[in-house]
Amino acid sequence: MKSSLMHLVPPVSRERIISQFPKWYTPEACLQFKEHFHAQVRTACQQSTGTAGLKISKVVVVGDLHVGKTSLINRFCKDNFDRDYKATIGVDFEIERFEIIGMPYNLQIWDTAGQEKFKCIASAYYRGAEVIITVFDLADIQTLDHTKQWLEDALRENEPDSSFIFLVGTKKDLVVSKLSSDKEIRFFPSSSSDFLCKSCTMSLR
Ligand SMILES: Nc1nc2c(ncn2[C@@H]2O[C@H](COP(=O)(O)OP(=O)(O)OP(=O)(O)O)[C@@H](O)[C@H]2O)c(=O)[nH]1
Repeated sequence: MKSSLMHLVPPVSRERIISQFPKWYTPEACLQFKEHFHAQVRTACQQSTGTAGLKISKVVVVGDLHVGKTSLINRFCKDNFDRDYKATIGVDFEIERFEIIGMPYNLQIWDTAGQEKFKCIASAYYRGAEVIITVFDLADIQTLDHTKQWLEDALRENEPDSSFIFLVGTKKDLVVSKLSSDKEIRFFPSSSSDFLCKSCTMSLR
């Protein structure tokens, strides 16, 4: 039964297949290999997934309403862009399938609503995020100010230092005349860290 269902799953698309590690990230760099795990653990993994696989990673995308979170996810997952605004109600998610050195790997990408009235629903999904993507609109500087609060809220639900954090600026096409022709802009917010912003869901493809 299980194997007949497996045939219905479409193959992983070619650009999501990673068949080589970059040279600084070799399998030898792993602290533990499969054979280091106790036999019982290996058996349990085989039983639950059918095959040993990589753990699913959770990504949450947060930021003010209308900044382009859904558009960013749609560009990444479906390579499309919709000019019409349809507010996210609560949360939505996509699963993006990869294959890494022959092993299946899934990214679970949570798109959260930016509207204040949905904040308590959306924040229930922050927990366990391996990646937090904080999004702002390059054409609306207030949305950059608000990213600090969005990030704090998401971090509060997660263990310290357990998440990779990204800051992404969207809608670069709307401010392109004010910017240099460089495709990257560096921001130096009040904290000492700097963030690399390079996103325009509509025109940079
Ligand atoms: N010009 C331009 N418009 C964009 C870009 N990205 C998104 N938009 C538009 O901005 C509007 C809001 O985009 P969404 O992706 O729905 O925004 P959101 O952050 O998911 O909004 P909420 O669901 O309310 O939190 C839509 O009309 C998009 O078409 C971009 O890079 N350039």
